[in-house]
Amino acid sequence: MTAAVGNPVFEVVALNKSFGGLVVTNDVSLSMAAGDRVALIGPNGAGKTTFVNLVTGTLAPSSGEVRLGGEVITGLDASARVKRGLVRSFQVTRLFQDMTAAEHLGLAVLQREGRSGRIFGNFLTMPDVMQEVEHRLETLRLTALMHRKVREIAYGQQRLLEIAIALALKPKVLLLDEPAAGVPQSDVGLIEQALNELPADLAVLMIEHDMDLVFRFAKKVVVLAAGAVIFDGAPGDATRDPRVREAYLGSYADAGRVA
Ligand SMILES: Nc1ncnc2c1ncn2[C@@H]1O[C@H](COP(=O)(O)OP(=O)(O)OP(=O)(O)O)[C@@H](O)[C@H]1O
Repeated sequence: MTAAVGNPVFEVVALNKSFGGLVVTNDVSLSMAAGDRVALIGPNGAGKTTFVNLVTGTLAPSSGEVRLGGEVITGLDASARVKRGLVRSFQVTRLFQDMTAAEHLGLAVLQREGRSGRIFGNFLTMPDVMQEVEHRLETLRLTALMHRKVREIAYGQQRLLEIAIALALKPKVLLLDEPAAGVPQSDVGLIEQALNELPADLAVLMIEHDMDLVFRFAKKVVVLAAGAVIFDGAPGDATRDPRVREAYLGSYADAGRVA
């Protein structure tokens, strides 16, 4: 198991998941402390998405535990986990094309505060909501897009909006699922800048295929292969680990990216 320095804020203990006879998550454990920057990597089909679905409550594990701040949350549904501070970055595919950036963020603020069920009229006229929306957009350099509909916003900036929405939920643990995927190379720098400026005490677990980004961002790497953790340690050591190289044979290793 990963040794987190300080009290772990997020722990996964001996998580297992099978679909019929297929073991997709095999005894996976990891532990993160506040401020950790961890990348979860692995070849296609290694079980990364399944792992995220298990910890966020979209899927139920066959066995094992997920803990947040020491509390077992395995039995909670996805929205209860978000309320406790385990947040997955909102996927671009879940953004509403006809809603503006400000509306998305305003709703996230209201959801966090349990006020989303009592909206009458335009919530963007609420000064406290608008003030926070403006601040969050400014932090991610999205101010100019405040009143633009998602359909009018470039893809890279939509991905920044996802991060802004996730942060508006004030997470303790943020799971970023391929934050740079599909982003034109010219805009990857914007995503990376946003990642570098995430709150220092936030524990961040990033799944990402772009190894250059992984190695610049993560202080620790967990490698999954065929559902099991085959490496858990410093990024530099991962590149020298024979099991990691074997798992990536034909992809990153051959391309000289895990070298
Ligand atoms: N609902 C399901 N029923 C059966 N098998 C599934 C199901 N979901 C995932 N799998 C299988 O579990 C394995 C892991 O899939 P998963 O999508 O978690 O991998 P991944 O590491 O996220 O891959 P990628 O990087 O390609 O997205 C694959 O073999 C996949 O076919």
